Amino acid sequence: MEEKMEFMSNDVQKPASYGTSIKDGVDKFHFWRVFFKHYAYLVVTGLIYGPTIHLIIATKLALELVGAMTESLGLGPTYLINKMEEGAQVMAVNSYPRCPSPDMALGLPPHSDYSCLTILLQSSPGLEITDPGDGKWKIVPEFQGTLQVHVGDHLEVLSNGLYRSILHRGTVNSERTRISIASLHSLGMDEKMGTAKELVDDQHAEEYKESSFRDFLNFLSNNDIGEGKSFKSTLIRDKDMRT
Ligand SMILES: O=C(O)CCC(=O)C(=O)O
Ligand SMILES: [Fe+2]
Repeated sequence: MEEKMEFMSNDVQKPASYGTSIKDGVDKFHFWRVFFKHYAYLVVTGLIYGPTIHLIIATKLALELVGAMTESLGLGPTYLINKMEEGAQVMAVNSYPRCPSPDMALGLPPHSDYSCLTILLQSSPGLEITDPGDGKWKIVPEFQGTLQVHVGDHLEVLSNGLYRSILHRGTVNSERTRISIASLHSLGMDEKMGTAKELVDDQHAEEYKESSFRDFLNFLSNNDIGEGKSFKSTLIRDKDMRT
């Protein structure tokens, strides 16, 4: 506990933090979760500021996937690579203890990730996503030891909505503690992500405003996502502001 207390903070901008919920004692709703969060800034082939080898592996995987995605958008496989190599990675280790009333609680409120891409490993099922078809919550099956991937808000912005980040939440259960490790990959702290100009023309208006990772952290400091506030909704341009 002593060691945990060193990292205990409600400051979402701290490079490493331990806590429960999002901002304990500040936010209205509390969630059935303890977490450890760590920001790392990596240069894949060079110096590493931050911890161990699995972060490099996750980053390499994220870069490969992002390369394939920008290629499928017609932007080429290296479109984001330099910026992502100099970008930020957040590792969030979530633990959801056994909960006596799982129907009354959530481990994490509905949200979409701000990142370009998130790579997730879960110890047992509990992650739910909204089905774009009927809008209902669906459990994501857990295939032992397989990684899962979320498209983040920033890839939705880049692609002008061709890729969509998806609303997801963490549920809890009464049988066993569930652990998930999320590795969120994005551009650097102050690097703005906007829609690729190549994807905007007379038929396709620019639908999103640009934003940075820091903009997201400021949003998190000032808003309570447990009350349904969403970062992505702040990025959508009014119809008459679209160019
Ligand atoms: O625990 C999970 O499966 C979800 C984790 C998550 O969504 C996050 O850390 O952003
Ligand atoms: Fe998430």
